[in-house]
Amino acid sequence: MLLKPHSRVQVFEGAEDNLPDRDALRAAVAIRQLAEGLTADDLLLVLISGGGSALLPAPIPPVTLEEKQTLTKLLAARGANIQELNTIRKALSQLKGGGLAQAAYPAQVVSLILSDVVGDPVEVIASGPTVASVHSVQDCLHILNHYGLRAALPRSVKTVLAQSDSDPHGPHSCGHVLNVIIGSNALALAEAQRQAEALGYRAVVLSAAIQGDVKSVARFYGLLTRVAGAHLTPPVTRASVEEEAQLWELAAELHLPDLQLKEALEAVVEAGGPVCLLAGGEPTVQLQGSGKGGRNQELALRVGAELGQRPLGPLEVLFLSGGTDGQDGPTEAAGAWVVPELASQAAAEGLDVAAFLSRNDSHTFFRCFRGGAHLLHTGLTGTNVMDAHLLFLRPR
Ligand SMILES: Nc1ncnc2c1ncn2[C@@H]1O[C@H](COP(=O)(O)OP(=O)(O)OP(=O)(O)O)[C@@H](O)[C@H]1O
Ligand SMILES: O=C(O)[C@H](O)CO
Repeated sequence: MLLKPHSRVQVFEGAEDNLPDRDALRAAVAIRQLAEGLTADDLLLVLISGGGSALLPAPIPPVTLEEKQTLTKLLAARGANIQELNTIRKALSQLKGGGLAQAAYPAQVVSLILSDVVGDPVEVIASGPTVASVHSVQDCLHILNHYGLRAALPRSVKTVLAQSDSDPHGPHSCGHVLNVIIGSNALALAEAQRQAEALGYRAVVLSAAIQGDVKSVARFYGLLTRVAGAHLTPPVTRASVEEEAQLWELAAELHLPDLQLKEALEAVVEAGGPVCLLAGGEPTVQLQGSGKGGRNQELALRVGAELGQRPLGPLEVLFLSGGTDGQDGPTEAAGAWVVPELASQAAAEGLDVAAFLSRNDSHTFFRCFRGGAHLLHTGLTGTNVMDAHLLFLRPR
């Protein structure tokens, strides 16, 4: 960042690889001191984004940074979700779970928040530095038990957990705070919808809360394409009626609270022409192989494989999945796009889609396939509101 000489703005960098480190700790100490020095005449403006948990580590003594790092890594490696992970982080932190807001009291606090968590829960994003924690020690012990970590807890962690029941950051302490979500997956999708409409598509947002295993999510988009395609290019066959039943069943299994499936299918019928269905969120990949890839490239490749299984009728289809931060997993691409012909075209190039998928090697696949033409390269966008999934359909 370019700062003017003698600027009063101080920039701290830290938390490389999204893990709390000494640099982040130094920043957290400086932020705490700044907040503690404020008076009732001050306004503290807090800008919060995903990654904030690792950027603002202030373990409650005697817990050390290393102990917190180890516990966080262990929980993540054992499959704890972000809600569980951040419940533990909050219990062990001076600044998370409303701690920063409490330190700033009696100053007024306004938090402007970019959401990288499905459903935009302000208490979970970056572990809610300005949102009072409502979790109890029992919740923490339950999580630690569930992941088999309770027995191995360092003494310091046990001490802090034992203290925290009698000394919560307390909801009463956040009346001087305004938390506002200013960026989210739903907002990104709304803008993408406007852009698609400007390009002549009938665009409908299906959901901003896509979660679940990437295989199920890919199957969902495969079925959605067939069902929407049948509505777009009638007649609707008995097979597509069955597929529609399967689609509804799968949607129920995926628990997508905001899903607008009925509305989307009605819009497709009405449109009769080019349609763009938009959704977003964050599917999960259970890594089995040692390949190179990311959630979005894996989802696109799986959807491509689904679409190629049976002919789709007189329909042009394109599915795209991209990370809004411009980086999909540890790759330089943001995501990828596919068409139903993908598997057969890949086979002609000697590439076996199933083999790449079994190794979680989607990035290698897309780098080879058509010389990388299906990779989505946006460069880092500087923000992260999870992933966007776009399905384009057009009658031939
Ligand atoms: N080979 C792979 N194939 C598919 N997905 C992968 C692969 N390697 C890592 N991932 C996925 O990439 C993600 C890790 O990358 P990253 O560090 O960008 O994650 P993140 O911080 O959760 O993502 P984001 O910053 O986009 O929210 C995880 O979701 C992980 O499952
Ligand atoms: O920092 C965090 O806790 C995650 O990115 C979720 O917001």
